[in-house]
Amino acid sequence: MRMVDLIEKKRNGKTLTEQEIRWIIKGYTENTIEDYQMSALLMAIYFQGMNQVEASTLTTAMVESGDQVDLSEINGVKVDKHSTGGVGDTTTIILAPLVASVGVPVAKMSGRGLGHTGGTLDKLEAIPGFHIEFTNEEFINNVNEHKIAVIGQSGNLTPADKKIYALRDVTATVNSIPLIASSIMSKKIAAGSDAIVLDVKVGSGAFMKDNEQATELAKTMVDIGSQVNRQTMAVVSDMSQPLGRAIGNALEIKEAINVLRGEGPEDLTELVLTLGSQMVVLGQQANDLDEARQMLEQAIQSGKALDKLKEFIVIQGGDESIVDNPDKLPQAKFEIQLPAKESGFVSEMTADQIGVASMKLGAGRETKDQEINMAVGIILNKKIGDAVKEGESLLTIYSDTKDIEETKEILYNSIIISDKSTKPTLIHSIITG
Ligand SMILES: O=P(O)(O)O[C@H]1O[C@H](CO)[C@@H](O)[C@H]1O
Ligand SMILES: O=c1cc[nH]c(=O)[nH]1
Ligand SMILES: [K+]
Repeated sequence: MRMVDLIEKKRNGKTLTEQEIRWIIKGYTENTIEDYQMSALLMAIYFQGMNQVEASTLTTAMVESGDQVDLSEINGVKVDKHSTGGVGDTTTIILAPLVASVGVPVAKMSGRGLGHTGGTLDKLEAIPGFHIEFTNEEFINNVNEHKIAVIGQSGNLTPADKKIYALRDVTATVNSIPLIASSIMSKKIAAGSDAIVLDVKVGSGAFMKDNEQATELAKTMVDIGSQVNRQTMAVVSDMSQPLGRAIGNALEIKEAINVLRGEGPEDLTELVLTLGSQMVVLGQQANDLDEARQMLEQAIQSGKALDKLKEFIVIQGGDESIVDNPDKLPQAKFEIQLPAKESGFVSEMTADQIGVASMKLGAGRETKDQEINMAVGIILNKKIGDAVKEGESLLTIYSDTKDIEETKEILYNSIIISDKSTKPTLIHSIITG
């Protein structure tokens, strides 16, 4: 087989066979296929797409490129969750301890920031001492004893995805349905859970900008999961504005604590309860979604969920006293307001640009190895649908420098004020296998 022939085949819109896909993934993982040829193939896939069989085969080949975690020794239905990525997506930090607190074993593999989106692992590391590297054995023990563990893509799990993900980030090939689907699903399958809840984001802050694309992505991933006998479902949720109010690592940890105290923003709380109910039913701890939701609301009210967050932080090496004293989290030097230039209603918030603004403050990486500033970020004082008066603060910028004119400019350009507006729908659809 020759890579050049396979690139040509895909470029011309033909279907790759199982044997060809496996040969490509093996060769790229073992460095016998070079980045330049893989880049060309990724671009051909970007334009020509893949059918469902190709996408499933690609996923399986990526799973088999490395180790797989065997969670079969743990009792119960192990549940994982994954977001396709967004701005201010604090969900996992709330959801994982919440669901674990009602008895669902949560075995979760998370990622770092990609493009304009923040990364759950980066946010968790804002907690002093917190780490996400565990051996398979430690991962299994934590899920067994504490019902919760969150790990990075460490060791030899899906090495093919690790290489392809990094290459896509720098070759403008991130926004491709088969490439996103295989990337996410290969990690979920390799991490060993029985059931998978996907949060597929749609809107300006997501990789999928419209509902049709997001639904197709959701269906592709659910089909891949079903084919390998993992119970998989997807919630298509709004990312036309940042989720919740906090964007930035330590700021989002603080927001997560607030939600677990029952004092969080409405949209973030609602999304957590929607995804959480699905996880509790899949994890067979409740008979239906209503019962599951009641259990979760009760866990928040009683403080059980907050206690689980503390336990989670302790087993991952972190300082749990930040839960009762969030001021112990990294703090930015300056708080700067962004006053509205006119009165009206906030009608648009270009979420990806707000993500870029937060990255420019230092909350995200502009280059691969850049260090992140955990303290900086943005708190939204207004969201779409809110009335605003001229001079009133649209948002608060947490920065370590006062020299932020460029960031302010980006933020002003990404918030539109009109004479009327409506709140976006939070949950667009639910896709099951
Ligand atoms: O793992 P969750 O929290 O679902 O989030 C996903 O979205 C982020 C990338 O935008 C990464 O953190 C990835 O893992
Ligand atoms: O391709 C993608 C996009 C988001 N998250 C992933 O893990 N992979
Ligand atoms: K948030």
